[in-house]
Amino acid sequence: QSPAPTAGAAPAGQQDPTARNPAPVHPELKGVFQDFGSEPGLTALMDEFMAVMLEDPRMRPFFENTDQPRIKRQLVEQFCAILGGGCAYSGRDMKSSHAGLGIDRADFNALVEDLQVAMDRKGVPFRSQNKLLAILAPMHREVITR
Ligand code: HEM
Repeated sequence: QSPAPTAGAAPAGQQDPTARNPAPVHPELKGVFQDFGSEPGLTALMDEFMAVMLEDPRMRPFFENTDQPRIKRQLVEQFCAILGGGCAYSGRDMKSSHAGLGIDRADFNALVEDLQVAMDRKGVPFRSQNKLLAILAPMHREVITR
């Protein structure tokens, strides 16, 4: 018998109690962080994602002259936080970090395609891919500027 959950807290067993800065996880996301292979899986996924983008002529111009290791670290942290892995995102907000980049809808869609390729290659289950994409989709409002 489990104790009554505190308002806003995640039900018992939903996240790793040893995780840093544990935050409540939406029930919809149960198991999704694990499906990504937790933090090591996210780190490997971002290596793959960046490699796919650098081979994609639509994305390469955006990323070739950036600090790729730093962006990958920020993405691991952000996705870990989004997926309830207990990380705290320490990077800049989406509006200011993308403000000067001149991103349009086609650019946004191309990045999502490359992320899907990377997730497929890493064997992330389709339903978990879609849970992440559903959270990222509304961010187009902050990222697209033209
Ligand atoms: C939901 C969609 C997106 C998410 C969640 C996302 C997330 C991030 C994060 C966390 C960072 C690091 C922020 C920081 O500097 O602290 C970043 C940087 C960056 N993003 Fe995105 N991004 C998205 C879409 C895009 C798109 C569509 C493009 C281009 C087509 C893009 C290009 C870049 C570039 C070039 C940087 C590095 C900027 C710099 O070095 O100053 N992002 N993004």
